[in-house]
Amino acid sequence: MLSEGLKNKYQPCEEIGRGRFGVISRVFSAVTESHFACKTIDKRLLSDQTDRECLENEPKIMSLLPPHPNIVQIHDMFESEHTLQLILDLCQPITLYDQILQHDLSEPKAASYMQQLMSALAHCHRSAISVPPPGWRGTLGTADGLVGTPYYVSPEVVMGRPYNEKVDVWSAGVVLYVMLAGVPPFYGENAQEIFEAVLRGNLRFPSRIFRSVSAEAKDLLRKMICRDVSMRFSAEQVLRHPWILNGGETIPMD
Ligand SMILES: Nc1ncnc2c1ncn2[C@@H]1O[C@H](COP(=O)(O)OP(=O)(O)OP(=O)(O)O)[C@@H](O)[C@H]1O
Repeated sequence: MLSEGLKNKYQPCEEIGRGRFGVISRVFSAVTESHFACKTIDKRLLSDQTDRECLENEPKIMSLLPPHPNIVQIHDMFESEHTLQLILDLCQPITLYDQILQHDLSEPKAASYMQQLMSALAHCHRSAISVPPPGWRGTLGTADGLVGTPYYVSPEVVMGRPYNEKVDVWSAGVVLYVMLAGVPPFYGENAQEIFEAVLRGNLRFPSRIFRSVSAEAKDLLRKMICRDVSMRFSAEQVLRHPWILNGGETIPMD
């Protein structure tokens, strides 16, 4: 339901998704004659301080960032006692997760998605978004500041060491692995086991899954999911890797 503040500007259409804290609907603006996504966040569902900070930061970061073709832009915002509503660019209905489940990702498609993700990430890094405040230390656990989904968290964050923007490249490397393999590189029965697997950091390419994956793709994965932060690629370096430059096509050797 649209709040009073947005009712005059947008006509509500159907619900298109649900997130952890609320609902996403399609809305229509008669002024611009175009459709947008409206993200309605129920503030009462925010159980802890970390959730509250993420919620407060999301619109702030989105509005600070110079526009980029691969980053959803925020167009309007309205806050009431219990809800926060964000008017966003409307994206395609099919998600990357849907495509992974449908085993619908060829290497060229995966390379194209990775190129778009890295271009957006390099843009954020150039704008100094995602660099932590000085002295910030993430630590293992939940109530003490570790933010992120266990599968995608880098070893330095799990260990509670100071970290930099290369944590995002590790996470994107895990996304690429999942795109190509359909399973994450480090797994376990619960968050603790996943973190332990991340810390061991043995990156494997089981042949039954990776038989048809190119050597170039595996080379890039090794450079993104790399425990040594100084050796790990930056987002700009990923964009210059041959697998990305060749669009996931394997170029035959002479
Ligand atoms: N801008 C958008 N355009 C179209 N669909 C969207 C848009 N934003 C979200 N959705 C849909 O709604 C779903 C939930 O999105 P949302 O961002 O609320 O959830 P989330 O990924 O769990 O994030 P959060 O952890 O911030 O709640 C998405 O999976 C997608 O299907």
